[in-house]
Amino acid sequence: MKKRYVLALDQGTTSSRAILFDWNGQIKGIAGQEFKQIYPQPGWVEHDPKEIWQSQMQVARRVLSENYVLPNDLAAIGVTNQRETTILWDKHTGEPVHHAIVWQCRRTAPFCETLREEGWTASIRKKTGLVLDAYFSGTKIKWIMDHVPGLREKAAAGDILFGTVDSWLIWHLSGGKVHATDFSNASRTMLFNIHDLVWDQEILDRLDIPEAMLPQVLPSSTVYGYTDRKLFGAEIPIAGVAGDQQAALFGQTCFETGMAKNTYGTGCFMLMNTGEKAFSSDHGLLTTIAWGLDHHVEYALEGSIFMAGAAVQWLRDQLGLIQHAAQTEQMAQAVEDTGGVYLVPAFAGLGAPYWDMYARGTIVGMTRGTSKEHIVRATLESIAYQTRDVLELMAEESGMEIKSLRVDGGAVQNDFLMQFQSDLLGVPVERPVVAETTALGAAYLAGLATGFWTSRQEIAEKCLLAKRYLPQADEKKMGQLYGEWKRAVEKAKGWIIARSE
Ligand SMILES: Nc1ncnc2c1ncn2[C@@H]1O[C@H](COP(=O)(O)OP(=O)(O)O)[C@@H](O)[C@H]1O
Ligand SMILES: O=P(O)(O)OC[C@H](O)CO
Repeated sequence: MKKRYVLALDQGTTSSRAILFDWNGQIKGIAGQEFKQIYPQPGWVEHDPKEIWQSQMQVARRVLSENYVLPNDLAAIGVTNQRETTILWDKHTGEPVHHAIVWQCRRTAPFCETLREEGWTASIRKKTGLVLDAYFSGTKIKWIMDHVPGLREKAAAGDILFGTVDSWLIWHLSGGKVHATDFSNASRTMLFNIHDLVWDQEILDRLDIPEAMLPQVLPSSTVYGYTDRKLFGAEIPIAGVAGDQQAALFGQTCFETGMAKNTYGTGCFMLMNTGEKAFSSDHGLLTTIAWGLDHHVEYALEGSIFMAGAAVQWLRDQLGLIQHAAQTEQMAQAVEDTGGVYLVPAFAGLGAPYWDMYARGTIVGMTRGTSKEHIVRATLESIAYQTRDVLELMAEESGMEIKSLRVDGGAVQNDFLMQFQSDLLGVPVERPVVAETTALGAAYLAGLATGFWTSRQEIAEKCLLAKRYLPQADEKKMGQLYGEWKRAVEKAKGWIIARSE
């Protein structure tokens, strides 16, 4: 029987989603479900791994039944996931030994400070491509091992398994048969040598993590195993796996070096394909594995911006200047410019390229004539300015010219923002028809492994643009505005120290 669809499981930070794609890469059906965020202490974030699994299964079943699709119609399942989030479970019972520690959780920041003092910063960067930070999985595993009595002994005996969310889902989907992850997810653990493609023994020793608990690392597009017949009544190949930002890069068909995508959600994640070369950055960009495919891995540079759409939420929830995010577009267009106002949304410090945890949100340049429209416009523009900060650094550090930027995420519906972004970068900004690029990337990886699609070229031809924003503004004027933004950032930097001195 000819298979008609690929099912993508998109396990995100706040919701589990399941999306069915047909051969044209078009959405046949979509189901989603939010789940509980657990905040045991300020700065700590946890999820219940069982709820992750159950919500993911529910939406998978729902999308099939609501669209009258039989499991036998599926060519493959692709899995994509919130990255870095850490789960440890008992190999024999499948029971998690602790809640998942989520990527946003800062509980291991003091231990990272200790590692820094011990001089690990440079070797971690060299081996793993990452900055030494609580963001990544390694120190989270150590934290659980340190805090659950008897766990280290059990782990050493091979009774405990670690996985990022992809591994957790694959393990359950396969009925406990497959303990694996893909190269893109492994590269976010801070335990994986991204050049030699092995778990790094020196880092494992320092963190006291037995290698026996780590998943096997496989290509992003290959058959990992088959779903347990009890789940869907059929054995469906689990054939594509990638972290969500890398999956979005794939879904955006950024297959050539120098192609970049930016996801405008709560924050912004910009990734640029650098091909077989792993560029290292001296200014806080991350070097990451984009995917393992066709018998080799390809790399990407990544810039993480902490506040983007979240600043728009702040206008709505804290200031009450708007009722809906979409209103910002009209308000921004109601004024000619920001009237010299700049807003730096450093509410939680600044990420790439500044990495200043002492920076704080700042509004500069206000006069008696400043209106709420100016503030709203300055907020939207700040998203574009931060993106230019990262893009310029990427171009500089890689020596590659970025000819266009593919975009996705909630805020790309804002035409004003996208046009301003194109004006500011001086390159076309491209929004695809299928906005679910993360799920699409996972589906493509799974479909390629099972012959549903035959090549990347075939896939690239399916990528249709809904809109292409071309630079229209005067380059010199945009340069001036950007210069002023840089001055505004200087005002925001180091604020907490400046205040306490
Ligand atoms: N029209 C809009 N203009 C500006 N920002 C928007 C608009 N629509 C949504 N957003 C912002 O996009 C974000 C939601 O995007 P989404 O991709 O769902 O984020 P996430 O996956 O991080 O939850 C919110 O922070 C919201 O403020
Ligand atoms: O689940 P998202 O879309 O918020 O993405 C989270 C990232 O993978 C964290 O690195």
